[in-house]
Amino acid sequence: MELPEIDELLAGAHVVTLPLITRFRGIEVREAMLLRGPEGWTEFSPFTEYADPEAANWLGAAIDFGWSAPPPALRERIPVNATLPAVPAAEVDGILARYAGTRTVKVKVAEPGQVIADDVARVKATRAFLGPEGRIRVDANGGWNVDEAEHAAHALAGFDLEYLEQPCATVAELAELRERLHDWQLPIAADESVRKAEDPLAVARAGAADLLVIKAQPLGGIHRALQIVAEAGLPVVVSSALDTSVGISMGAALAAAIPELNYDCGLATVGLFETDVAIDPLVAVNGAIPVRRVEVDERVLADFAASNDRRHWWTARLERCYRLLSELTPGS
Ligand SMILES: O=C(O)CCC(=O)c1ccccc1C(=O)O
Ligand SMILES: [Mg+2]
Repeated sequence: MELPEIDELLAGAHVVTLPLITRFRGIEVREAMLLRGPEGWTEFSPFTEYADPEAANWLGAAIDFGWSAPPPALRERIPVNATLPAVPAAEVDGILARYAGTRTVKVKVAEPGQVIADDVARVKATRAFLGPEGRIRVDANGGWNVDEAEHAAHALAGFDLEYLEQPCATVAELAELRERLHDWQLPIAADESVRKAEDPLAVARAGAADLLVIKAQPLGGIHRALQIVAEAGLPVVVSSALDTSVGISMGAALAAAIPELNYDCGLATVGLFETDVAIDPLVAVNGAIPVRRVEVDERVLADFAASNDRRHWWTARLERCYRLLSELTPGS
């Protein structure tokens, strides 16, 4: 991909700080840089603690979506799951009520400072909310060792889980757990082992996962992610990185282009924002989101503009990531 000039990237850049309805992966506000390319709005929003080499992939994704045409869409709507943060069981109904019509819930588990009983209570409340027809998957973000994951799988066995997402941190641990759970028919999904790995295909090659979680921004964009999906040869779930509606429109375009999509996708996270940037946000309607680009609301850009300090920090970060990308892109 040829890179646009950096001045062109920065000319349309805005940084927003958006409040979340509840704490999610340790944060209460989400910062994002929005850019405007010839194809439309695009998003650069690596989490603030990520180092430049990792964040550079996210910039590659932003440029891919803003400056090149997406692949052909094979569908117009993407069925999605609700995403439930690691909240107390008493808060489950209130959060799930925001995702009307969604038959699948991803429950966050293994939160630092909590115990397995907290996870069981949260999953139990989710099953009660959904009824027997609903689908439940859990995401541990690599928080368990193999024994803890096996124990958790037993403790959660009565709730008919669809799969365990990144129960353990490493590919070797996932492989070991997969063997131990073999007779159970409880599939294992890899997320961090794809998006934070030096080689996103290593986990598939090792036979350590049954399916892959695929995210457009961390994997360097729609086109790169599609290649990874094709080479991995495993079923996939396209998910968000807690993006605004702009990043979600990138995820939806990726999901729309995947030949076989047999799981609900983790693209309903706009529901976790108190305010979103789009005039017409990409929230789930009847359990699905539409595949389309969004227009950004100028008033939200003004009302939720990041402080000058943060805007300068994001500009400097973009410049460093741009330099890294140029070194990797011959002839630019
Ligand atoms: O997949 C979903 O339901 C929502 C996305 C999600 O959980 C997420 C969002 C931001 C960062 C990490 C993760 C994750 O899947 O671990
Ligand atoms: Mg995950």
